Amino acid sequence: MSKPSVALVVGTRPEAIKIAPLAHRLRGRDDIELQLCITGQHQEMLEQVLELFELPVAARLPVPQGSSLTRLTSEMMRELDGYFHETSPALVVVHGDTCTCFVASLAAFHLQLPVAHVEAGLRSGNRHSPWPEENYRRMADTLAELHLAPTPAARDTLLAEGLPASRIRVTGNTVVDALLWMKQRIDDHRWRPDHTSPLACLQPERRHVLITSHRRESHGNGLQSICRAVARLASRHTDVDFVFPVHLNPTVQQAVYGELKHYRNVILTAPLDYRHLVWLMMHAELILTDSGGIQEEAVTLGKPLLILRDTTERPEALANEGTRLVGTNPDAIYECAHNVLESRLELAPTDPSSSPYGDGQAARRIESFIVEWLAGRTRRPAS
Ligand SMILES: CC(=O)N[C@@H]1[C@@H](OP(=O)(O)OP(=O)(O)OC[C@H]2O[C@@H](n3ccc(=O)[nH]c3=O)[C@H](O)[C@@H]2O)O[C@H](CO)[C@@H](O)[C@@H]1O
Repeated sequence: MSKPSVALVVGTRPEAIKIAPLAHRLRGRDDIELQLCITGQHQEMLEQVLELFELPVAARLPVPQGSSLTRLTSEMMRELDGYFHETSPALVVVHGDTCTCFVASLAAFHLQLPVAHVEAGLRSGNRHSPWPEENYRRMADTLAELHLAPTPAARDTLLAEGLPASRIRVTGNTVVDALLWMKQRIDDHRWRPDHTSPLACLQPERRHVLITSHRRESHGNGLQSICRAVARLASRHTDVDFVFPVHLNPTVQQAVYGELKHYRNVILTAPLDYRHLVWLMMHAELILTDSGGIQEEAVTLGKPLLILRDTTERPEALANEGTRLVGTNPDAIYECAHNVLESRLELAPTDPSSSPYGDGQAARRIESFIVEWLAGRTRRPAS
């Protein structure tokens, strides 16, 4: 009898990072055929991750870059329909809240293929923020058959929305697995950026702050305000370096380079590969971000964190003193970051051994849920 195939469908950098630990586990099994399908929603930033985690790609779908969400949706839908028809996976696994996640869930649903949604049940409660991700995640939850909830709060949300408990499993977030894997490699090899790296200019005796911002709902005023706050911080704290890896989205590039390129202690780089980014977070004094993944990683590393958003679907970290939701108001960002850098505000870090987001075993739990579910399916009589 042929092995059941499990299709992992990913299209962006964060999905690839977060699915990598599961891909590693499934690749090691001889009773499952792993099919990693890349939709091409992002190209360049995704390639770095595939290479670094040595992920075996089964299919790359030819989706045009830089198109509108509607065009991306329709092109991906057509390509995924063809791919699923051809391969008939026993299970389609999607991740999080991207366009790829939603479209792959819908394309699978149309063919009555079961979907497992990893990182199910997160909600900001605001359909416009994060936009469009909040609704993509809700729609994927509606279409999925199995829900891998990263936290108990995410499970409770799914239960409150009427999903059956038997289809939900609390697993922890796979981002913690990926982060600890990378941190271990950095520690084991005493790795640090070499002279060819964009971070070569960082001097060990100077403190640094990491900044990232790319959310669509921040484009325009929000991003400009964030950049103004960073400019003010850089002028006030000349003994600190402010490192900002800039997302490849042209709107983000224009806003960030336009506002910040003339400051000597602001280091603007292209997106960093995951090893560089993890090293930067491990050594950062403070992290400012609107990225969901970096929120989870900063907390897991026990770093003081300012979230540059008005809402978050990851409220667990707000229960401790190390994390503040500061929004995009430049004065609020400046005051809070300035006080941390002046040691007037102690943002007590989380204990890294008790991250609310996971313990590094999420991929193992997802694997056993999938294996259990596949076994149950073969036992069920054909209808
Ligand atoms: C609303 C929201 O939050 N939606 C999220 C969205 O992802 P995001 O906002 O977290 O995305 P990014 O910030 O692009 O990526 C983050 C990852 O990339 C690494 N990184 C970053 C900069 C760099 O220069 N080099 C890197 O390696 C970084 O360490 C981290 O692991 O989709 C995910 C998948 O479904 C969801 O989970 C997640 O909810």
